[in-house]
Amino acid sequence: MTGPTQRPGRPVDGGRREQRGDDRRPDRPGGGFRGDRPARTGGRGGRDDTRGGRPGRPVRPAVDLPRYAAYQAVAAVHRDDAYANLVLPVILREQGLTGRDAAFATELTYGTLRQLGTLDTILTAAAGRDVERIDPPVRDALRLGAYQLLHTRVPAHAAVSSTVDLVRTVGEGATGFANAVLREVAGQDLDAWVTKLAPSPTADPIGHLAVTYSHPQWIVRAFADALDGDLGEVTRLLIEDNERPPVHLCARPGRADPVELADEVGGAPGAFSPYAVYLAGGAPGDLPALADGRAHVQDEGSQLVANALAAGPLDGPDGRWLDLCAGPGGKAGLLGALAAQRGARVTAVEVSEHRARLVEQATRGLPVNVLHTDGRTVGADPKLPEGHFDRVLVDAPCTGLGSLRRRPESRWRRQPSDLPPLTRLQRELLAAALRATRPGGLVAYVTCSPHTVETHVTVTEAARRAGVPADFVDARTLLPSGMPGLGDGPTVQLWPHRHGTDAMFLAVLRRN
Ligand SMILES: C[S@@+](CC[C@H](N)C(=O)[O-])C[C@H]1O[C@@H](n2cnc3c(N)ncnc32)[C@H](O)[C@@H]1O
Repeated sequence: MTGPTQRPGRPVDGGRREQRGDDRRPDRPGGGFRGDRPARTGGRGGRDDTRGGRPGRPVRPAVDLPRYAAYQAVAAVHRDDAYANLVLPVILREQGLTGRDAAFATELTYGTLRQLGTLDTILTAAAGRDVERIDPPVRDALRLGAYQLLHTRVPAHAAVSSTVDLVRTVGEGATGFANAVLREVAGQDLDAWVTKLAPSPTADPIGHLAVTYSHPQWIVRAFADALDGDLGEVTRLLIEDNERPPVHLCARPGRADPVELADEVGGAPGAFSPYAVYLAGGAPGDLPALADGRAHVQDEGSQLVANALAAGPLDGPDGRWLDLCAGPGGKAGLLGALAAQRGARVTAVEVSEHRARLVEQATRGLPVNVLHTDGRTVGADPKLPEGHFDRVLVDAPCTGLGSLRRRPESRWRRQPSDLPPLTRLQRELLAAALRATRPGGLVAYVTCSPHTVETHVTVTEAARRAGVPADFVDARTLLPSGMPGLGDGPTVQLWPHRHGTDAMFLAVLRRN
């Protein structure tokens, strides 16, 4: 294939911007833009970014601010291993972007990061060289440009010219190349590109889904494994992963009524969790219910698995609850509210100091003691005696493959090599949880991943090796009756495409 360096073509803006010869690099993105701000332009249409220069004077290249903010965020993710959900709000604030401009920057950032695999496949074909061989700033600008061309209603000429403006700012001397690559990308729509570049669905179904729905192959394979090879379901899941996730609130039991809270925030009561409220659109912002501790933001699936632990029938005492992996405190918040209603007390363990502090904030006013320690010290730490607790939650650290909707970059950052150390830790934490539980008490093992190595394999292995006798409780009986798609038990796997929740896994064990 001929690359655009050999075949530059006519720039879509007639070369006007090419002739300015005013390449300028701003401060490194993420290091702020103070003192060297790009000319302020907003909006997403094809407006003339060069206006503002007086007739007869050299025209200063302008960078469209929402697109530049998205570029900064995407570049920080790739260059600094930043998290988009943390870095983008800082950039938006720094650039003073609000309202539609902030929404556009967010859509570009999250969309580009989610679609990265497919965009890179297309850019490789359009550039005639592997994207890995393109200068990183230019590569990220091209990804943003290709996303606009293939996934948004931004007119092609505006997507191309604004990206060329961006490249002029971030990647000296590459404007002709960028222009030619994007013209090539714009020559076909997304479906045509995917039809051309994805492997055949019959010869290589996993490779086909990976390119079509922008996921790494090993993750598609893991999903197929967990869904018994049903590729129709896998497809629905991959599509969900590429959508903007809904925001759910948890109306804390005893503090808020979900129907009243739904009215208050203009949302709707959840379909499954008795505490869930679906927020209509956007971010929760500064809702009074969050500020005064009546509710917290929490995926409905997380509410269901925490509630399942509290719902399990128990003979004997029921006042000592343990959350062995508590940070940042979502499930501890719900368990604490339930414990308050039932005269119980929660010990919340978290190994990271920062996250232990977040648990303290999340559970203020609730009967929760936060312990900053390693959950595996059960039996060695006098505050974590063996055979002491009635209900124990292990919400284990995991790959997070069940919440890819929420962390757009994580599917590309996670590697299969993450699994062995994580599963070892999961087994050790679950074994510690079993030791911490009194005979007759309950343990809920939870992951936000459907990967069978982190779910079934971990539970079976930990139960076998712990040396603590325990039996499975059918977790389906601890979820709302009539909830569809829960499988054959005794464990439960929730799914975004079936339940609208994150893909939470739940196993419940009773210690003998
Ligand atoms: C999946 S998150 C828990 C989420 C939390 N339950 C919630 O609902 O907000 C796992 C947590 O376990 C913590 N962790 C990791 N290793 C640990 C250990 N050995 N002991 C205790 N906590 C640990 C991590 O720092 C992380 O905060």
